[in-house]
Amino acid sequence: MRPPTASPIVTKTGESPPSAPGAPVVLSANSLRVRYRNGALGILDVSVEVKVGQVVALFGPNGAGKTTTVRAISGFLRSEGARVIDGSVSLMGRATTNMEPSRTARIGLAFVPERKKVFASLSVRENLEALGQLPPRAERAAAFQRVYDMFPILWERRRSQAGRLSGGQQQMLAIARGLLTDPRLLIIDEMTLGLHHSLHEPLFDAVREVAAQGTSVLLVDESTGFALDVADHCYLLSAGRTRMSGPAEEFRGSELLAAGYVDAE
Ligand SMILES: Nc1ncnc2c1ncn2[C@@H]1O[C@H](COP(=O)(O)OP(=O)(O)OP(=O)(O)O)[C@@H](O)[C@H]1O
Repeated sequence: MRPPTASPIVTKTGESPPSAPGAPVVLSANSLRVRYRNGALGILDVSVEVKVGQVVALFGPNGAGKTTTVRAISGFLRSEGARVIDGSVSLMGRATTNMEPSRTARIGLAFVPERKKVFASLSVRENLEALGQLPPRAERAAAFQRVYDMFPILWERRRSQAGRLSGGQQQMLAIARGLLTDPRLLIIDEMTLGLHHSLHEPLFDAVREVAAQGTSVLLVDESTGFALDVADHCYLLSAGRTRMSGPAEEFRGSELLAAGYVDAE
């Protein structure tokens, strides 16, 4: 494997991703209602759509249902003993409601969870190799090269234990793991939570690059300033429902966002 290059990486199609309005839909989640094992409703009515090449941001106060929504979409609700009890999810036009994560992964979804992002005792390289669905052997070297090109620090630290990386580097590693499978949709929950402010911009830059290469991104992040800069489209959740959705420009002056997501039911 050669060290990272500065050369631009080719998109999946070899062309720029189509602009969003008429672009094909990658994810469609409609009127989702989720119940946890203890009977609590995690979300009551949430709809989210992501098109090819888009970065979509989900905002909302604590407990609004952002994590529940992305778990419902990715299939990781099951590990929390929860299920979608109403509404539907489709990925790349295929019905995936309550589908297990290994199957949503095969359809082209990669999920970077809020917690437990990396194996702390394994090296950076081993973390990448420990992926359940590594690309076929013939494509593996190119896939590793692609993520090392995006995050050169991971190449430099490829023999370091992941647990010894900084929080920002661990987040990069988690994103790199997601990207190894060349997904159609990358979902990142709380990308910058707990990270020093100086790390926010490089991570958002990486998101922008991921989308430019043709992988759509659905992002949950409290760093609304950067998220609005990078996102094409946004959703604001409140008390388990979609309160507002629209292009990022419409959110910039939003009183609801500015008011710190007040739950004004
Ligand atoms: N494992 C669980 N069991 C039961 N209820 C849960 C569970 N996880 C979340 N909930 C409930 O689901 C609702 C939505 O929580 P969720 O974590 O999705 O919100 P969030 O917007 O991601 O908030 P935060 O930013 O605090 O993570 C809350 O009422 C929460 O108490």
